[in-house]
Amino acid sequence: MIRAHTTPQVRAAEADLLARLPEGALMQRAATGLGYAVLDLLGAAYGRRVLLLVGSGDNGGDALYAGALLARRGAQVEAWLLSSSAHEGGVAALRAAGGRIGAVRPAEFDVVVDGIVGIGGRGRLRPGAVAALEAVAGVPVVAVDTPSGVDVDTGEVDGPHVTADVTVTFGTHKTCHLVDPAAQACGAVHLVDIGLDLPEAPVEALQAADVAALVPRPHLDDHKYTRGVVGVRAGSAAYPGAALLSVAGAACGLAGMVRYDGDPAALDLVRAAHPEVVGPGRVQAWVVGSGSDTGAEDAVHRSVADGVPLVVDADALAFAALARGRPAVLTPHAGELARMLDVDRAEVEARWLEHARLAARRYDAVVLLKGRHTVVARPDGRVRVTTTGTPWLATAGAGDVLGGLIGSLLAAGLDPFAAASVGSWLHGAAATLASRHGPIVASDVAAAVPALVATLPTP
Ligand SMILES: NC(=O)C1=CN([C@@H]2O[C@H](COP(=O)(O)OP(=O)(O)OC[C@H]3O[C@@H](n4cnc5c(N)ncnc54)[C@H](OP(=O)(O)O)[C@@H]3O)[C@@H](O)[C@H]2O)[C@@H](O)CC1
Ligand SMILES: [K+]
Repeated sequence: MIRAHTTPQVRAAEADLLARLPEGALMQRAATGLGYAVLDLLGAAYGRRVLLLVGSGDNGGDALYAGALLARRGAQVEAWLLSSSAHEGGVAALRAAGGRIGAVRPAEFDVVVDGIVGIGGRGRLRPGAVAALEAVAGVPVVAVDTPSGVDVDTGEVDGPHVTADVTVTFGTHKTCHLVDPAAQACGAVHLVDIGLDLPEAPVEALQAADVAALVPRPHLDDHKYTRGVVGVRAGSAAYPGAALLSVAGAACGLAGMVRYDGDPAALDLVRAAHPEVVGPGRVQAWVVGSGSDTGAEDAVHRSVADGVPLVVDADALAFAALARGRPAVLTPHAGELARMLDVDRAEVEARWLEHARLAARRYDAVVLLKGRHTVVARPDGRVRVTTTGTPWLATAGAGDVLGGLIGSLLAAGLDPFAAASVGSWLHGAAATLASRHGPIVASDVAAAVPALVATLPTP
């Protein structure tokens, strides 16, 4: 599991550890990890030219000590101090190692180390920092802890910021490493363990081993009913494809049986494509909404009346309030969530985390806000971010497959938060598997899920 802690949590853990360690030891751990990460990127130190952008705080201190490490290995290191003060010990260490402070000709560097601000940054970057970033545009950047200029604890971006190739962070991930748009500015994130003892994290990202432990697997004595039956109420005469793709997601084999109880106009098509799908009857979870046209309200009503968990998608989201307080997963994209909250789409896209949490609280249900890094929020504010996927997944019908897949996980007994986060992880990873860097369509994603599940480590 990748865990992202808040700045106050990191500060508290840091204070705890600082009290037990000799002075400067923590920063040395951080700077050593940073120095080696820069070395990795450069391939070698000797003769390489490194520019440190240094702010007034400990983030700049990390950059200076890492610069000293690189200078001792033969790199030409220069520090550009952006504030009237800089970490004194770091400045002395860089000087002692042969690094230079001052007069900088930015175009000549192999790498820039962004030590402008880390978790102590507040508000927009100052003009001096912005000018420095403009001067080094085009040079690869390693960000220290966080890309300067992004909001560490929300993942929001308001104004100029560093766009890093690599971000080296310390002790734990922060929200900005997972949540867009800030996550897009991080590049590859490298975590250096500095020994912090941290509490439960409010934001996390499942990894393959976590999904392997959560994904439902049949027991020796299971039969199709004990593995769970998922029902699909999606598609219509106008949108039969939505029925097919929702059923394709539900029929990836993670539940024991799939029932189709949507518009009869789509039934023949569903049966022809998925002969294993049966008609209406008892289910352990419903998938409602995609392409159901004018039947969406009735479908949500009937599904809620059944008392089983449900996925509410697409057209049915207009009636999501009917599912309030139920074990439900609502699966809007940014435009749909904007309508659910009566705000502009741009506001949702600027503040993903805030809006996913707000909707989860307001609708008292798990909300899965679809995006490059999908955000899954519980009413109590806990969040999982999906980091699997490929840009090729932006294709029609992919959301229908996701809804069906999550429904099958609900039917198999996962709680809504687990079903949504595991379903979203599988959906993204299956897309990557199917795509192999090339184009895919939604049905390819569903078709890749069984092979993907087979590759998961056995818990
Ligand atoms: N926590 C840990 O476990 C460990 C933490 N470590 C490291 O410490 C870092 C945190 O250091 P920190 O607390 O000194 O704050 P930091 O981010 O350097 O910046 C603060 C200063 O920047 C300024 N400033 C503020 N906003 C600004 C803006 N928008 N634009 C421009 N300038 C701005 C402001 O100074 P001012 O100019 O106002 O005097 C403020 O005082 C952390 O990210 C990690 O790298 C590791 O070494 C070891 C383990
Ligand atoms: K930084």
